[in-house]
Amino acid sequence: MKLRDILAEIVEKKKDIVANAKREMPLDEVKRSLTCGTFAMTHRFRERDWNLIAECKLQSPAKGRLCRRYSVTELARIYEDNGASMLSVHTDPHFLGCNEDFRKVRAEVSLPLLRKDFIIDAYQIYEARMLGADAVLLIARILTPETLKRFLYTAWSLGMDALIEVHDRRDMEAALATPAEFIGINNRNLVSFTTSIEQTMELLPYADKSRTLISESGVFTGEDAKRLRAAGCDGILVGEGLVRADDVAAQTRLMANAGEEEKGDMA
Ligand SMILES: O=P(O)(O)OC[C@@H](O)[C@@H](O)c1c[nH]c2ccccc12
Repeated sequence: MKLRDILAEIVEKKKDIVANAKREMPLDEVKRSLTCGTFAMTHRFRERDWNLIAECKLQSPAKGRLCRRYSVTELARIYEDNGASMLSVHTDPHFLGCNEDFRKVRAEVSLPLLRKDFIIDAYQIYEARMLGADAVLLIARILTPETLKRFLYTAWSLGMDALIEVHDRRDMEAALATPAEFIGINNRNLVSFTTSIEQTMELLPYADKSRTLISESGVFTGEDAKRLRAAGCDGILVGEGLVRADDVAAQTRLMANAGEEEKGDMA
C-alpha cells in the first residue's frame, strides 16, 4: 500500500469503528456516564512555561513496531516520574492503541491525558471523556472548518481541552479561525509520513503567539527540543524520540528540561 493511502484508509476504517462503538454503547448512554473534566491541560500549561507531552506509542503505520521493551502503562510511569507535563495515549489500532490501554494508563498516572485518535465524529469526544481523557486531538486536515469549531466547543462543554493539529498554512488558518487555545504544528506530513522540524519553523511566523503552540512529531534530540523552545514553542509532543531511546527515563528528563540550563545562566 502506498503511504499516501494510509490516512485515507485510517479515516475509512474509523467510520466502521465509530459505528460499532455506537451500537455497543449509544451516545445517550455515554452521556449519562460522564463527569465533567476540569481543563487539566490548561491548568498544567499555566504552571510551566515549557511542556513535554510524552506519547505512549508502541507502533507507527509507517515504521512498524517501535517499542517492545515496555507496555503503555510502563511507559506512562517512566514519563510521569521523569517530568513529562502530560501524556498522549493512542486509541487507534494502527498505533497498537485501544480504549482499554487508555483506561489502564488513566488508572496508572495522575498527569493530564490527551486521547490521540482520528476524530471524525462527535461521539469520539464524549467517548474520550468517558475513558478519562482531559484533552482530545482534532486534526484540521480531516475536518471542515465548521466541524473543527463545533468539535472544539463539544470538548469544552465536557471540561476537556482540544489540541488542534495543523500541518500547513491552510490548516493554520482554519485553526486560527477558532478560539482554540492549543495549536499543534505536526512536523509529520500525514500523506508522506516524513518528518522535519523545519515545518514548525516555517509555520510559526503565521501562528498567533498568544495561543499555546506545540511542535509535534520528529523531535529526536535535546538539541531539537531546545531549538523549538528558542523559536517560541510552548511545548513539544514526542513519541518515537522517547520510546526508542536507550534510556527512556533520561531522554524524558532531557526533553522535559530542554534549555533550562541556558535560562538559569542568563538569570
Ligand atoms: O513519534 P513522533 O514522531 O514523536 O510523533 C508523535 C506524534 O506527534 C504523532 O504520533 C502524531 C501527531 N499527530 C498525529 C496524528 C495521528 C497519528 C499520529 C500523530
